[in-house]
Amino acid sequence: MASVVSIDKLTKTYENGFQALKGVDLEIEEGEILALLGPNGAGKTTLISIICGLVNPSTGKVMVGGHDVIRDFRQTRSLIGLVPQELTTDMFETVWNTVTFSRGVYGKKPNPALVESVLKELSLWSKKDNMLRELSGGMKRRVMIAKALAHEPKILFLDEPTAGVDVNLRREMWQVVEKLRETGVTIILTTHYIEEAEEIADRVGVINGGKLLLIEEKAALMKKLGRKQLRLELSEPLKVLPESLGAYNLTLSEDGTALIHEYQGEEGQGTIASLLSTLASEDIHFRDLSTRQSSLEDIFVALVGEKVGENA
Ligand SMILES: Nc1ncnc2c1ncn2[C@@H]1O[C@H](COP(=O)(O)OP(=O)(O)OP(=O)(O)O)[C@@H](O)[C@H]1O
Repeated sequence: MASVVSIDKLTKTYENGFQALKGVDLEIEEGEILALLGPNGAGKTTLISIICGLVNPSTGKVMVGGHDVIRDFRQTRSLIGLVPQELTTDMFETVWNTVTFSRGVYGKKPNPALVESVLKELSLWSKKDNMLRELSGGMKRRVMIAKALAHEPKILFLDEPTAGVDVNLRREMWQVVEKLRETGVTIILTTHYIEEAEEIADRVGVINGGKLLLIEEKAALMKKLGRKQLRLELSEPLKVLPESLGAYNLTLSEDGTALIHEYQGEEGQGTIASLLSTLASEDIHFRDLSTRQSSLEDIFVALVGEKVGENA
């Protein structure tokens, strides 16, 4: 698939000497949903701001739709829609005007039919004559998306689209993003919420300390780094792990009532069959068994060495 955004050896050192990006290479593919995951201060907003032409890079190159973001700022900016973290818009303006004016900012001719279709797409049509301050939080967020879509961008950046919103609204936003993807827009979102990346992204990039630690198809990432765990609840507690089980990657729970076997991806299947037959021959019986697969959250914690989430 073709790249719509191409980032080469990008660094950013702010005026106070702080290096927020330390050499980022990234290709963003047309039509994908890419989630950039990282703790506070990782450099996500800096990266987005450079792509959008709002912050100058220190070194490196960023191309959007084949154009350089500095030299061809107007062209690249018109290809991009940005939904910032903060709701930055006039609360006394109507929904209709907010979206219509935004189109004008990009020098695009008025197109009421397009504004109508964007508002309908985002379920805002019935609110078109309301002032923004009269809308619920979820509707205001949707207006920010409509505003960013008014000039028909090919790439949409959503910076923390669901920060601080409740679970229902978060799900609603995910549906909005899914619908937008169907229209062919490439979507890049930054998030603290692993669940969000897990739910809607095609690829996940993990940023920490100004570096892109990895970028991978979500499914491949889960397969590659995901660990599985098999837990056997024993009928009779064991005092120690029998030597005959030494070949398996096993731990005995503290109270001796459960055996826990950890394995990576799909590698464990043969091992499990052999483990179960060894247990039977050792006369060790179990009354229950459960398996657990590590989530993106576990993978992230292992990579970044810290937890992100609601309090991040
Ligand atoms: N204008 C600036 N001058 C100096 N340092 C800055 C400036 N803007 C950001 N930084 C620093 O750069 C680092 C990266 O910030 P950035 O906003 O890109 O992170 P982020 O990953 O988006 O974090 P968050 O999730 O909190 O929004 C932070 O340590 C921040 O304090």
